[in-house]
Amino acid sequence: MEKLNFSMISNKQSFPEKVLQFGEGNFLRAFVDWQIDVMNEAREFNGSVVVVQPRGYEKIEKLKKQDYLYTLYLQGVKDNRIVKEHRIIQSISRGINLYSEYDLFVELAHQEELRFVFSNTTEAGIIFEETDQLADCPQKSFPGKLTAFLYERFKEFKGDLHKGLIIIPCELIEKNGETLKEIVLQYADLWGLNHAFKDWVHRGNTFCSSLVDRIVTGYPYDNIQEMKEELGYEDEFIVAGEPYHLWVIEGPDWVEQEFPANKVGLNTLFVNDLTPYRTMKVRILNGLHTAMTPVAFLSGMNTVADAVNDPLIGLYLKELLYREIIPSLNMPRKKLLSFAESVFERFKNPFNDHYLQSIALNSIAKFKARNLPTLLAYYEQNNELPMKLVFSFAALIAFYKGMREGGIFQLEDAPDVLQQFSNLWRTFTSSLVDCKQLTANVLSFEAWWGQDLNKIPGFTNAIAEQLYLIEKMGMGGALSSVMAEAEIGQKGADHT
Ligand SMILES: NC(=O)c1ccc[n+]([C@@H]2O[C@H](COP(=O)([O-])OP(=O)(O)OC[C@H]3O[C@@H](n4cnc5c(N)ncnc54)[C@H](O)[C@@H]3O)[C@@H](O)[C@H]2O)c1
Ligand SMILES: O=P(O)(O)OC[C@@H](O)[C@@H](O)[C@H](O)[C@H](O)CO
Repeated sequence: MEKLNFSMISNKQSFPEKVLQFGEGNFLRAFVDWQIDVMNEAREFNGSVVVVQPRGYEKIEKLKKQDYLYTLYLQGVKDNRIVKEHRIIQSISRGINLYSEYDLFVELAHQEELRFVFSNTTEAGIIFEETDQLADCPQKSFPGKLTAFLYERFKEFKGDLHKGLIIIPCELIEKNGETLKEIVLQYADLWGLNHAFKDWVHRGNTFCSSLVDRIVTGYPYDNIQEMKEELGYEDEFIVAGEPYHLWVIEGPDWVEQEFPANKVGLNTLFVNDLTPYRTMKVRILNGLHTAMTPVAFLSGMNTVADAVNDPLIGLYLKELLYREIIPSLNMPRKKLLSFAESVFERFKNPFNDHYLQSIALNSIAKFKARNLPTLLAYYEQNNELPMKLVFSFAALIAFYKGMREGGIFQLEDAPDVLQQFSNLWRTFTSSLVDCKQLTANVLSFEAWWGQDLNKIPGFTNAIAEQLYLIEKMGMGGALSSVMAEAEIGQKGADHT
């Protein structure tokens, strides 16, 4: 079968290069480059994307072999209808290998038409690496590379404010735009760049924080044969995802005119403050993902759809969502309920093989960002612990044993996290005393949680007891028992 290439395209499009993109990953290709492709088709953006790889260069070189084209395959259920659609995305004009073609990167900084920078370098990418130097070509960190690029542009156009860029990071960290800008200015100081450059960064460039939402499952390993036959060509870069998408961009109103995604029906919102959108999405969608992962995976399930369709786990997740997560959010209830409902629909997407093990990556940091705020807010409001979330925390500790029925599995997290858990589980004997000791140790790691969680009254014992149940009865038995207790408690509460 022939590899996807430009000769196969009937509606060939070619536009000036308006975008520099840091990242060639699945998410950006299924989201930003797709949006640009849709706008280009409608002649509303008329710009193409130049991609650089934040680390390494292999993928860029491979993408070049298929003329930077790839297929986006969207599948899901929308308004009770099955949606299955695919399109060849042709918005990427080229990639630059920063290790062998740095001169092309510099040339791009000099290109008049360039207007946007987009990025997704994971939660680990927006960092200050103090060993990065201006002369490095390329610098190690993404913000270092961006600063060097901006400095080239500043010099070329002699500080012309009209040649500044609109910079929109997609990384799932709070205030991604502001943080990126701060680090750029930090590099300017480290490298002794003049005041005029910093002034140009401030006044000529616009850093917009943004929040992205689309479940992208990446290369469809499970049904690639079927897809290839349907498409009729080879494509190493097919990316699969759901039809749902939301992009909330925080910035001045005029950005919308330059990035007119709304005009072509895309769900891209331009707002003054994205905090409420972020809180809702992270606590509900990402919070449920992270909470369900250890519970469902240790029950023998592999995907998000398996988990939500399981009667017991599905009920557990609904209880967690409607009784603990939603009540702890201080936002209009109607909005929360409508988002919650859509999230459940999305999780049930029968075409989305969203693997729990991929969500499990860096679960400790994810629990802190996604679920700890719910736990603390709930406790503050009710002076009692949210027991479904407590159960998930206990399951998380059990998960870091790295074993489920059927054998051991690979844990992926920071070296320190893996080391600590390995030490803790090595001497564990399954007694309640050991469960308490292990839990107290885990809760005491302030570097993980930002505080000593043992100080929350009753928390250590509550988790230890659930962990003991999981150890004794297995995940399924422990969950049944916790759900039965909750039902009794709820009936009691309903009768009072
Ligand atoms: N897949 C989804 O459903 C989805 C949805 C929204 C947001 N995200 C976010 O996207 C990220 C994963 O992206 P993906 O799904 O495209 O995965 P991917 O593995 O295809 O791409 C990851 C990208 O990040 C870069 N990268 C990785 N570690 C880096 C580091 N330390 N510094 C700089 N760059 C680094 C890689 O070079 C690559 O470009 C996650 O942080 C996730 O939270 C994913
Ligand atoms: O991509 P991660 O590993 O940070 O998190 C896993 C999922 O929770 C996440 O990718 C969601 O699917 C996504 O945030 C939906 O927009």
